Amino acid sequence: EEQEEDVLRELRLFLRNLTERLMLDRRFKAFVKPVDIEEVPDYLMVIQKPMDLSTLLSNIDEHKYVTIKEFMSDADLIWQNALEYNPDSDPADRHIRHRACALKDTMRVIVRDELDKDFQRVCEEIRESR
Ligand SMILES: CC(=O)c1nc(NC(=O)[C@H]2CNCCN2)sc1-c1cc(O)cc(O)c1
Repeated sequence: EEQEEDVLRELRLFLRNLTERLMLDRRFKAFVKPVDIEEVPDYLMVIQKPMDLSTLLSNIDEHKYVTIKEFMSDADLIWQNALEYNPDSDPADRHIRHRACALKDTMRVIVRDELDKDFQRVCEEIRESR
């Protein structure tokens, strides 16, 4: 009902704000847009489910996420894919793995510090009721 839509609207505002803050962080420039398959032709042979911050933002606007858990399982793909595609001791690989780990930690700290636990539970209950 209307109160549920108010809750989901507020979740979308939080998720947009989080995603936009990550997109503005210079460390995460490589994660802003989908990996360019021209630039990295073997990418789709290694990575089954590409994800990036712009795609997250589109998903939010398409009301794909009803809980923070659903958002985080897509958001986690970004750094997980980077770790998987960049496993070598090559300095370039190490550099992007460092940024992937920073993305993981930054997202989690923002969610822990800024998303109310009771609010998260209300979103879970809406998901379970649908
Ligand atoms: C996002 C990601 O995982 C990514 N990984 C890369 N790895 C490499 O280039 C490593 C792979 N091992 C051998 C040495 N090179 S480049 C790259 C990337 C960075 C961008 O700024 C845009 C973009 O579309 C993709």
